[in-house]
Amino acid sequence: MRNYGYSEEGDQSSIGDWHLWQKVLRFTAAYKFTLALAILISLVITAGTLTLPYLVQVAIDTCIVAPDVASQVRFSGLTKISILYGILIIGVFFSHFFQVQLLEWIGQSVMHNVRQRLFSHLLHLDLAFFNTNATGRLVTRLTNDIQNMNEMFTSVIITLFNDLLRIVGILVLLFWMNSSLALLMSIFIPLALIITVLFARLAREKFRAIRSQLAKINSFLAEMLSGMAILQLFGQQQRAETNFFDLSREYLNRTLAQIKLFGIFMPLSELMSSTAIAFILWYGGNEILRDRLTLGELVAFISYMRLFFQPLRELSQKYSVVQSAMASAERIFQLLEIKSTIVEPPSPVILPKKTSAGLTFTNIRFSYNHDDIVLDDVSLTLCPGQTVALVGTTGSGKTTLVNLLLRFYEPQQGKIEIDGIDIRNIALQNLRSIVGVILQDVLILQDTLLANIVMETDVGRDKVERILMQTGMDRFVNKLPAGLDTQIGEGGVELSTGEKQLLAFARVLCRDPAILVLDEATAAIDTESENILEQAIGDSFRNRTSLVIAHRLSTIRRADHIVVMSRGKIVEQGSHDELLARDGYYASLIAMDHQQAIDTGDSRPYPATR
Ligand SMILES: Nc1ncnc2c1ncn2[C@@H]1O[C@H](COP(=O)(O)OP(=O)(O)OP(=O)(O)O)[C@@H](O)[C@H]1O
Repeated sequence: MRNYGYSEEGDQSSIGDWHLWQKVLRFTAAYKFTLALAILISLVITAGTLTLPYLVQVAIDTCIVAPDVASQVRFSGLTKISILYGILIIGVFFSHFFQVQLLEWIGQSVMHNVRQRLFSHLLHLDLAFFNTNATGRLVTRLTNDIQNMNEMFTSVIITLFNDLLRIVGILVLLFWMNSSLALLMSIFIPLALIITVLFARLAREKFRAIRSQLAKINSFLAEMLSGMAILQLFGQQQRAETNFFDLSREYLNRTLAQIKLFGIFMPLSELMSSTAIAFILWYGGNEILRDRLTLGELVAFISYMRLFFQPLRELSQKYSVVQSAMASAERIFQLLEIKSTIVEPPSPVILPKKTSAGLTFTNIRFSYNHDDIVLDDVSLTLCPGQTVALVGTTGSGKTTLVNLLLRFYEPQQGKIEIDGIDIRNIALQNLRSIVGVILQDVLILQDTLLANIVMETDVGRDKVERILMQTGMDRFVNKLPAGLDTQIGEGGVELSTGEKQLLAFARVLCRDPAILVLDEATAAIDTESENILEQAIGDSFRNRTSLVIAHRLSTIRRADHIVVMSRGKIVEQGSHDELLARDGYYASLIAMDHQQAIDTGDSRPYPATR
């Protein structure tokens, strides 16, 4: 099991964490007046609800069972009370409606803000963070956890306030009406509280178990869906199905356990409320017979009892929701508080677009996990306008060098300079616009080809067309049904690997970077794309400082200088001919590749001869 940095088990007792409450409330600060209005409406609702049984009492005692009063007066009294009752229930209904609208609006708006904050925070975190935090978990944070927090606003905070207000109000009323009957009823309060607290604790465990299982399912699904091609290629469907079955069954079991708990608690609570009413009926009936209580008072008492037990029952569920919401809030805030280690320099240097672009790596030492050394004392210089090819066995650290140049990661030792300026002092966005990178993985946006090339820049269509023409890439564009306006990405035209590389190339050339970095795809690309790419590469490298992780014969030959890496070290460097003559690593790399190509009948990526 991976360590995800912050764990699902973080939901211990966050409900009593005042600091966490403060953070949650900070998000609601902008809505404080609306919240205050919602609380005010709570008072109106409680007062209205508690007046209803009292009206029934008055109706019974002064109109229905009042033989001494003239019948005309009783009829008109009953009509007046009924009208008042009607007005009150309509008032309570509309207050409720208005309150729910307000709370939903606050809850949804707060969640919208949290969601935005969280996503924009994620957008600026280091890549190292994403290496150790599974995508599925992060998606859970942005969806389920935020929804959980929302529940707290909409269905809990104020209704909890409503409930508490109602419980206190009823207790006061009952003691005012008949203290001995109220005292009898009070026996049930500790009992109800014990059951409620016990249930709340058990329910919390169940909720937590369900949520952590859901997070596992999300994480598993994200991994499986993103790796579908590999999954099918290696025929792992059966295994994935079995694993998913186990995860899903565990989720089912945990959900059923929670339902069972509710199944026990609900009838138990109902039983207690009915028993309390039976007691009141017995005791109150006796009191009526002794003329110490009126029928209206007894009926009102029973109504109040019903109103009393209902929020008590719901309190335990709401406690669980708050608990779960606070656990979610805790995880969201933990995520929000993670600091990026790659930060903007305090006074950033902005390099001009046409910087001469000399590039040096000095004594670079780096490891991803502070354990296995990936780059060990690597020093390399690229003079302005020079093309350097990086070659080496797989995993020797070539891509890592590019990652460091782009400041996706920070070296543990050494420095990288562009024109003598440490890249840590260059504004991050400026650095990434000076260094144009074409990676093996190309991000395709669901938009037109033109929008995919232009992206955030203000490059016009004319310039794009000119670049495409100059580099010969217009041949690829002209093949597409609507040229530059062809919709690509999901639901649009599917591009081949080679075409994607061409797109990435066009994207970078539009930005006209001073330094060009190319991580050549090892995957075979179709011949036509390769031919176009050849020409594009040739044109773009001219007079531009370029670093290429090279696999293609043409690229290696074109390089001014070849650097050979093995196990995180530079083991050789020189021109193609010099290195072959040396008969060292490079020569054996070429020979190895040549042999492999003969064995597999593949085209040869590395040149076999001088
Ligand atoms: N994000 C990462 N987290 C941890 N280790 C990584 C990460 N990326 C790469 N590595 C490890 O660092 C080492 C160097 O990887 P790198 O991708 O730089 O090699 P490379 O020479 O570019 O290989 P290839 O030619 O196969 O792309 C490898 O052992 C790899 O497993």
